[in-house]
Amino acid sequence: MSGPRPVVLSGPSGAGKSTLLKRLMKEYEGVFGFSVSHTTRNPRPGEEDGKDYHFVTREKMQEAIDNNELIENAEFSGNMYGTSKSSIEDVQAQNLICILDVDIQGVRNIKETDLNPIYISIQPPSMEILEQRLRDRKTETEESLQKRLEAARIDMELSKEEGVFDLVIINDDLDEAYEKLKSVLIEEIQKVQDAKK
Ligand SMILES: Nc1nc2c(ncn2[C@@H]2O[C@H](COP(=O)(O)OP(=O)(O)O)[C@@H](O)[C@H]2O)c(=O)[nH]1
Ligand SMILES: Nc1ncnc2c1ncn2[C@@H]1O[C@H](COP(=O)(O)OP(=O)(O)O)[C@@H](O)[C@H]1O
Repeated sequence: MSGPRPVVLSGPSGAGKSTLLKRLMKEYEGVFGFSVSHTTRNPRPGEEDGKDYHFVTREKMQEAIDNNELIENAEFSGNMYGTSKSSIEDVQAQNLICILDVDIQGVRNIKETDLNPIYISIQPPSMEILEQRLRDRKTETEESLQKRLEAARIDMELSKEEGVFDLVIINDDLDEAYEKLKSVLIEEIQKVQDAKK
């Protein structure tokens, strides 16, 4: 089926991916659909099973991997994450732009598939600001915060590599970052909106 091109958002934990994509999905209701990943991490307050993630045990995750249900999976900060084929198909069946939020390993693995998404990296202005935002978010223990910062250093290095991303957005001022994100997606957005007419 040739629907709209999916969009992969990647970048360090705390860079602002969820904030930006939630804003996008709110402004363009009925245009985007989120690919709900599987994860073994615990839900945060306010997160809903089946909406933010499918929260599963390691056993369940391994079962999904063994049954070939995932297009990619990775270990991040001590937890497993993965994208199921059905999470993407559910969105594409509705002719929506499928948004995936995956780490840099996910980006590499998705490049080996035939998904053909637009790859966008969201980056923080600096490590210091990233750390401050993660602390202010109050979702992490000191241990998981340190693991995320270590992963962020690696992500920031790898994302500089030529040709990995179609666009790198530095999320300094939120409104500016959001406008940049919108402008790169506006063609696909318009296609979906036209198809609805
Ligand atoms: N490879 C891969 N990474 C994922 C997937 N879902 C989420 N992630 C990444 O896992 C990392 C941690 O996500 P999360 O625990 O929600 O923390 P947060 O990014 O700090 O909000 C982020 O870099 C996500 O982009 C997935 O299905 N596959
Ligand atoms: N441009 C920005 N300026 C200040 N704070 C921001 C900005 N973008 C995001 N934040 C805040 O930083 C934290 C991390 O953002 P979040 O969207 O959860 O990141 P990610 O999904 O990439 O882990 C959140 O508390 C969010 O409100």
